[in-house]
Amino acid sequence: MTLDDRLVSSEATNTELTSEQQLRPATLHDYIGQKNVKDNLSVFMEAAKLRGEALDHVLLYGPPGLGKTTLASIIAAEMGGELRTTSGPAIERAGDLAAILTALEPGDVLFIDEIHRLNRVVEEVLYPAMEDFCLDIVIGKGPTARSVRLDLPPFTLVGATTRAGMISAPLRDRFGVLSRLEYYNPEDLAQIVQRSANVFDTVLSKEAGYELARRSRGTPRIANRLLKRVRDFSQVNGESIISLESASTALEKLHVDPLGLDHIDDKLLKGMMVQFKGGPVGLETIAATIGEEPDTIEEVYEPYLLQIGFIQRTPRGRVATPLCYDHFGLEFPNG
Ligand SMILES: Nc1ncnc2c1ncn2[C@@H]1O[C@H](COP(=O)(O)OP(=O)(O)OP(=O)(O)O)[C@@H](O)[C@H]1O
Ligand SMILES: [Mg+2]
Repeated sequence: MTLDDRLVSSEATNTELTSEQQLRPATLHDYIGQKNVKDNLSVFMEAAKLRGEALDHVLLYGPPGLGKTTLASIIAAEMGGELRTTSGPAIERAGDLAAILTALEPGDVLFIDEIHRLNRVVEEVLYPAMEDFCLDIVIGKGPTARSVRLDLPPFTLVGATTRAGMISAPLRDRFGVLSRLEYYNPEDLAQIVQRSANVFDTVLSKEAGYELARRSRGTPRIANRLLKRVRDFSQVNGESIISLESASTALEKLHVDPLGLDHIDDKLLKGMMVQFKGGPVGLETIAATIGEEPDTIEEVYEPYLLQIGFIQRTPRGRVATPLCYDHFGLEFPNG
């Protein structure tokens, strides 16, 4: 099994990139959870509207699948502008960015996904665009070259990243609003799956919704994915309502444990506990034992394991905690 077909991966699969569209809430009101981020954003948006200005630039950061792209489209809708979407790696040259910027209309939202992957040259074009809504372009070459300043319409840049630490300080400083998305609690996730079940015309019992929520690693994308698979089981069994019992049975068959851990987490954590006596183990070593890139471990697997307190980062590497030993029924070596 690769990362692509891993059921509890927080990254979107190719098919999901299209199907997620259908499940995306369109208004801030329908965007469940993330109360802090929502409360702040709604004040800033209201104030910008009262002043008749574009909303300040917004940087959204947090692990995959928590709703960054969704929030960007909600911001555009609430502000009454068009959403223009691109991504850091897609903008290769300064000219590519200039073309995108000059096509913007007043009040548009430019969404740059994976903004930490913008290259330096492109980033420098972005600075004056963000700060003063203008673009400096050089016309001609050599001694006759001259710089021309073009005015841009007032727009809002929404940047998204899973790696806030990789954004350069000058870029980060040009965002007026920095919003960190957090893992969702089970109550919020239960609401999200109920809403998705509704979209799918499926009835999900309250308890079944909670069961899905608990096993979704705090991540709406995973909750929606588990819902789809559980719905398949229940449909084949001819049920009109997805009950707790059928949800639990389906989740067991799918090898998603009560905390949302799967066989890859198992392998990773047991490797740390058994092979490496609980650590500290270096990231590279962990990566080698499960055959994944260190970056993927850091970005996709590890954040949730850190969040639930199963591993900790130390200067000498990762260590498995007593909580982790407990979960697997193993004895903590130094306890
Ligand atoms: N607050 C929310 N309420 C309801 N549904 C949500 C919420 N946040 C996310 N979702 C659902 O989860 C799915 C994934 O969200 P989204 O694509 O916005 O995540 P992302 O943070 O952009 O992920 P990535 O880092 O992989 O780009 C969406 O299809 C959406 O339906
Ligand atoms: Mg996204």
